[in-house]
Amino acid sequence: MQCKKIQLIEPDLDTANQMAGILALAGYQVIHSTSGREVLSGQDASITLISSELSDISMTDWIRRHQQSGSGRSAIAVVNQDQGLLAADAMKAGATDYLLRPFEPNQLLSLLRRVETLEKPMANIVAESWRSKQVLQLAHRAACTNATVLITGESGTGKEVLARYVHEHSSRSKAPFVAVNCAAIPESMLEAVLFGHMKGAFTGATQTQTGKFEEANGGTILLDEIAEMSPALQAKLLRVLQEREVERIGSHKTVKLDIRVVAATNQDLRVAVQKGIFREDLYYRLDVLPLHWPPLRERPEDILPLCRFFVQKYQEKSQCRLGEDAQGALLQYHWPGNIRELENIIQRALVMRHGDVITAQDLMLPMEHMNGQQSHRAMQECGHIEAKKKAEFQYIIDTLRQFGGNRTQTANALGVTTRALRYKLAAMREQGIDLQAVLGSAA
Ligand SMILES: Nc1ncnc2c1ncn2[C@@H]1O[C@H](COP(=O)(O)OP(=O)(O)OP(=O)(O)O)[C@@H](O)[C@H]1O
Repeated sequence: MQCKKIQLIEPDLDTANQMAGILALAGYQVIHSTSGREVLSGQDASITLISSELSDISMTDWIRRHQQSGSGRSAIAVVNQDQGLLAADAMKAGATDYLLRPFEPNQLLSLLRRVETLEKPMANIVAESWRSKQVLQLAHRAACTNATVLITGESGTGKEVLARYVHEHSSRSKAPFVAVNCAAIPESMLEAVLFGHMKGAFTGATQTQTGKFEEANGGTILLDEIAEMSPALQAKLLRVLQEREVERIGSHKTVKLDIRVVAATNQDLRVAVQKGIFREDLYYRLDVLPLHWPPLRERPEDILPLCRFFVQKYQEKSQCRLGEDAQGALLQYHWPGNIRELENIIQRALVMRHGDVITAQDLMLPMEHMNGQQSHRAMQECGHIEAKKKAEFQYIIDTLRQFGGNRTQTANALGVTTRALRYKLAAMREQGIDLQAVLGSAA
């Protein structure tokens, strides 16, 4: 079996020998260096342990330069107990995690094991950028506790994915994970959905129903879009979180809860508290372990791996890939809708493409969210693309007319699936083509 390599940058030889001993016993191959500059380039270990005591370069600078190189490899800052601020700076610079000296051998080894899980490809999470790895590493730490987690981030950044990650890496992973979108459920029903109700408790309560808290007992409950909860319900939720028990509506029997609560929001809850629309005491109950997903535009190293992941996930038979122009456009795009938008764009491109290579044109990225240079180039191409698109749309209309509006026959004649045809028709409608009017009775 091949040994896993660890790069150790530690100027103090005694400390280095001690650490190397622990690592070697655990089966790692240690590549040691006393100089930071020496190993800024050309190292081949996926994880680096870097000491705060370097003399030739500051640890923070080393980490920043290491991350700027785009290698995506993990760096762990090793700092003294009284260097908390330095640890925070190292995290800002891109460290995946930090270790406080002095430490027990098992603290070092369990930290390495956690970081190693990030280095392995995960079944349904893409995390190539150091920012994503850092978020997952913090989530891993949170998973080892029972504390409440508050996940923030713009819409579509992966907050629910992260909540599941916390659950799956916790000791509750075999128990249920229950997600409740507080904004999607009418306010009048949310209380009953969360806490459950007895038969006859209110008009329409024809049956006794367990609530989501009870359903999640033993496991994890995700309260998504928590900022949308009414003040009255916020007060009830606070009581549940304090007492760790619920009462179904219409019942006086309490049910004890053994549950991890994860709350998520795309709002700034501190601002909501200042505005008086979110309870301050509830905010502090929820904000025990905060996790924040940066928007996708701030972790560009994730963009192409995510695209490949979704191409793989959604392509049907052929082996499709992203063309160079498509890759350029994807990297220039601003991603206001984050990963959800990226997923939709790839799904649509797989339908719009003409061959096995997805082109920039197939992506149909909105111009207004392109960065300057790309936008200019794309604008230049626009006239050509528009003409091509118009001709394609006209061909589809003619074929539909030929088959009296029959979608299946039209799709067969065009050599595409009916699903692909449906997407094309939707795209035509989006472009303002009134199919009803164009096709008349054939529509
Ligand atoms: N790191 C990731 N790797 C792969 N897929 C991801 C990742 N993050 C998010 N996704 C996918 O992107 C989509 C949006 O993710 P998710 O629902 O978790 O976002 P969200 O932040 O909770 O959105 P909202 O704020 O709208 O509730 C989902 O289909 C999810 O599977």
